[in-house]
Amino acid sequence: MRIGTPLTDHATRVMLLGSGELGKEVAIELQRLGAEVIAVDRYPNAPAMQVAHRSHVIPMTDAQVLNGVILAEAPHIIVPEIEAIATDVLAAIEAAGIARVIPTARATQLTMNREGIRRLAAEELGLPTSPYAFAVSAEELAAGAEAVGFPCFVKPVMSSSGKGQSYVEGPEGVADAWTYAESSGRVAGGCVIVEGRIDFDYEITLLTVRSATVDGEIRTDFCAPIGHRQQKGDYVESWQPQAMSPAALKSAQEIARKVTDALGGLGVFGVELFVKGDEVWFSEVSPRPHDTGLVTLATQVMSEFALHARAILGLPVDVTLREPGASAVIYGGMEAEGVVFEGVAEALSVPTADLRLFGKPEAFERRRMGVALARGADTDQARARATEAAGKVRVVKP
Ligand SMILES: Nc1ncnc2c1ncn2[C@@H]1O[C@H](COP(=O)(O)OP(=O)(O)OP(=O)(O)O)[C@@H](O)[C@H]1O
Ligand SMILES: NCC(=O)N[C@@H]1O[C@H](COP(=O)([O-])[O-])[C@@H](O)[C@H]1O
Ligand SMILES: [Mg+2]
Repeated sequence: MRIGTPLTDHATRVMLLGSGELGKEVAIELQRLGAEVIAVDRYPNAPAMQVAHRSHVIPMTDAQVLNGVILAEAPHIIVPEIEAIATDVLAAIEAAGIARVIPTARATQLTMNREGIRRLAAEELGLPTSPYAFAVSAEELAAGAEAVGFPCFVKPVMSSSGKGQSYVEGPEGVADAWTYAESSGRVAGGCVIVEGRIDFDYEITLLTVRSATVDGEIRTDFCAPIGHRQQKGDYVESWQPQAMSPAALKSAQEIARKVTDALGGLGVFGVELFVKGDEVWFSEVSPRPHDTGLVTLATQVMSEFALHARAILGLPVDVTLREPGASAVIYGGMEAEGVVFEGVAEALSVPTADLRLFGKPEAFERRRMGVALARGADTDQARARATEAAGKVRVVKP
């Protein structure tokens, strides 16, 4: 693997499609390895744009505009950072040999729509999942909910971070769930998935890395499992390692290997799994670093972002866990532009605490604006510290 000098004709150009907090850390790791980084997102001054060589603000779901930016920049590697991208363009770019798409264009197509990845996992790979049905109208949803049983979850097939997601306890809640999914999904008039609830003991993200050895062979490595707690479909707290029975860990790794082998390519995958006793269910997978994996900034020899940068550049990786740690989310808590963070020194006075303030230009009530990280003798101590540190940061109007 050769890496050229950035901003010369021989630069190794990497284009991020999506420039949020996860992309910002990937961009920093790519910069450290001498890549030229081009950040793209739908709004100006997105987090990764603030650390990239240059940036473009475009509607990434507009095929023509996206294609134009890719052709103009001629990146060697394209790194999708969010799901909402015109993925057909990526497939054409990959097929024409213009750039490599991470992990593969097909993986981004399958995972941007819950129907694609669910049918692959459950119907083609035979992995255990919740019972599910798809619906394109309120009537179909009512029938689907009866079929999977109550309680159930209703989600737009194109959404993430819990947007448009409802927990429905009985038939009376179905109509509202349909309306909410329709109003909050990424694409209006779309399809929803209804999933029966899995009554799990805990849920994990199993970060799985596909990388190339110096001999050019593809290998798969698993990070230590990450436990997390979700509120309204969005993660509020994560920790690593999550204690698991040997049987559950083995099943989790087998499921992760099957699904990542099927998706292919190079890079980090966040495999989301539900666990009850020794039983494990597949939930979904991100073909990229995972928000719950922000904890690896505190715990691993190489964070998930460093792992992603290395893997996509064809370099070797090390998934060693260094020590237990935790992350706790800092939300905007208000609608305001150019917010100010107070209490930063107090937060950083918590033993082992660290912060990432993403620099998003605009805050919303439930927008993730930063994260607190902490380490500890065990995950209980690390969680208490991360939560305490996050709680000391106050988001205020400028
Ligand atoms: N079938 C289910 N059974 C039990 N819990 C579920 C189920 N589906 C979703 N959940 C809960 O809701 C959370 C969010 O669901 P899911 O991961 O599908 O949403 P998402 O919008 O893709 O979120 P993200 O993009 O952050 O991963 C899960 O982590 C889990 O806590
Ligand atoms: N669960 C997916 C996830 O965490 N994605 C991360 O959030 C950003 C969008 O944030 P925003 O909605 O605040 O712009 C994305 O760009 C990515 O970094
Ligand atoms: Mg999820």
